[in-house]
Amino acid sequence: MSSFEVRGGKKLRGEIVPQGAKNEALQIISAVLLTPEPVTVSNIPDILDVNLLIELLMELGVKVQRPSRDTCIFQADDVDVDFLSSEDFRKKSGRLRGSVMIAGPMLSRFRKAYIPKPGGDKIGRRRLDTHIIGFEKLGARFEFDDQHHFFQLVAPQLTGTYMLLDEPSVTGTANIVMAAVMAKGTTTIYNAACEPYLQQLCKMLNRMGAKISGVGSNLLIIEGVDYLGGTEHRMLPDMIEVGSFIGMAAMTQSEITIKNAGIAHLGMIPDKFQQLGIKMEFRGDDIFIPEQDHYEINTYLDGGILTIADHPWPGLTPDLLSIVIVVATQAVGSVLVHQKMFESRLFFTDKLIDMGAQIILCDPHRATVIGLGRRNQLRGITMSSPDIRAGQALLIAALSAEGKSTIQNIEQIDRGYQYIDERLRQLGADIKRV
Ligand SMILES: CC(=O)N[C@H]1[C@@H](OP(=O)(O)OP(=O)(O)OC[C@H]2O[C@@H](n3ccc(=O)[nH]c3=O)[C@H](O)[C@@H]2O)O[C@H](CO)[C@@H](O)[C@@H]1O
Ligand SMILES: C=C(OP(=O)(O)O)C(=O)O
Repeated sequence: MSSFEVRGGKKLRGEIVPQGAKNEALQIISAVLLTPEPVTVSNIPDILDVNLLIELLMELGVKVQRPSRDTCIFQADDVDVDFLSSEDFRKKSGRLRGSVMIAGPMLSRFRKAYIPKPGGDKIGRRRLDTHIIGFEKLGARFEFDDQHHFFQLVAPQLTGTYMLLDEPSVTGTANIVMAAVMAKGTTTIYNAACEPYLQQLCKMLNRMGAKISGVGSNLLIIEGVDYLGGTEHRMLPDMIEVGSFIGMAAMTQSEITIKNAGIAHLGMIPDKFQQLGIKMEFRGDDIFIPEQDHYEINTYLDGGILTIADHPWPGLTPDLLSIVIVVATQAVGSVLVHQKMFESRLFFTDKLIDMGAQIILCDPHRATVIGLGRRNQLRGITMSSPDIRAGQALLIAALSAEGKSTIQNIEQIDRGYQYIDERLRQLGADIKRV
């Protein structure tokens, strides 16, 4: 297993371009299964999770050409449906969360699907009920194999219906939308997730011939069509990377420009970092973060301590709360971070405490950070990355800390951040992959 060795405390400087969005890529690449025609996808991030999904599709018989590093032309005109029930599929798809979204398109086009227990971050219970119940409402039958831990689904016919989702699950909504686009009749999904990546998926499906309205809202209406054709699609910049880089600039007291940040699609991400006291300027589609000696956390209007919490879109994504915590350790002021969605995502704060941060982990969902500014500079230590976002948060902590840090288990970081060591070195960071 590889590690990063970081000598922290150096100011960074320059421009950085965010990669294409990981979580959008997982939806979009699954959707290519919906048509036998070519689909060209660009701005694909070169990261473990996405590469694994592409490999899975290839093993399913999808032809993949790669005219350039970040562009693929997919053609699913000869899909080997039997591969879905193989041990190989079970093992590989168990390595990433995104593989779960193969099920919707497979049900739609081939009337059967298998969902092995998906991989992804071990950050608490991650149920699939929303997906399965949605498929069931469309007419699929499912069996759960308790021994091998997978769902087997068959749907001789899919028929549109009304459904009110139990929760606005992101991958669940994507899966149900992909199953419904070629169902007979109209499907109405209320309490649908509506984050930008899902909007991107719906827009792409509409370009392929689907009839989805309500895109961007939590009420999607899908009129089933008989056939979807090929299209071209470009992924948005990764909003989690953009948020991570804003935090990194402030933590390391650096002047950084985030190029082509896709500001229109960031929702309240910039506001939340501004609430932590981080200054930024929007220059066209770039975000300029000036060098700041210190930043001070806002209070509420009545002077009360700020809370930053996750919420389904247009609320703040839970994937940025680890970064918020680490950035707050070097701020002046206090903040309560409330991670409502996942119950095991805050335990990495132990490592920040070892580095010298003032954090009280109130319970598995809430942490209070007491920022004493630079009076409380973090110290480098050896640590292991527990999940993708905590991994990036620890990397940012290491870049700002005094002395040497070693971050182990960096496969977790590589799952989601493309060539991160190389890109940080270009900004002047002292980081080595060992
Ligand atoms: C591959 C991918 O795209 N992964 C993202 C996707 O995962 P994923 O689609 O798996 O996450 P879901 O949207 O299904 O839900 C995440 C968790 O939050 C809980 N939940 C959800 C909605 C809600 O209103 N209340 C609630 O408690 C769910 O029970 C679940 O435990 O969305 C998550 C939530 O934005 C992100 O963290 C993941 O990075
Ligand atoms: C939790 C995440 O990923 P996954 O859903 O793939 O585990 C994430 O991207 O922060």
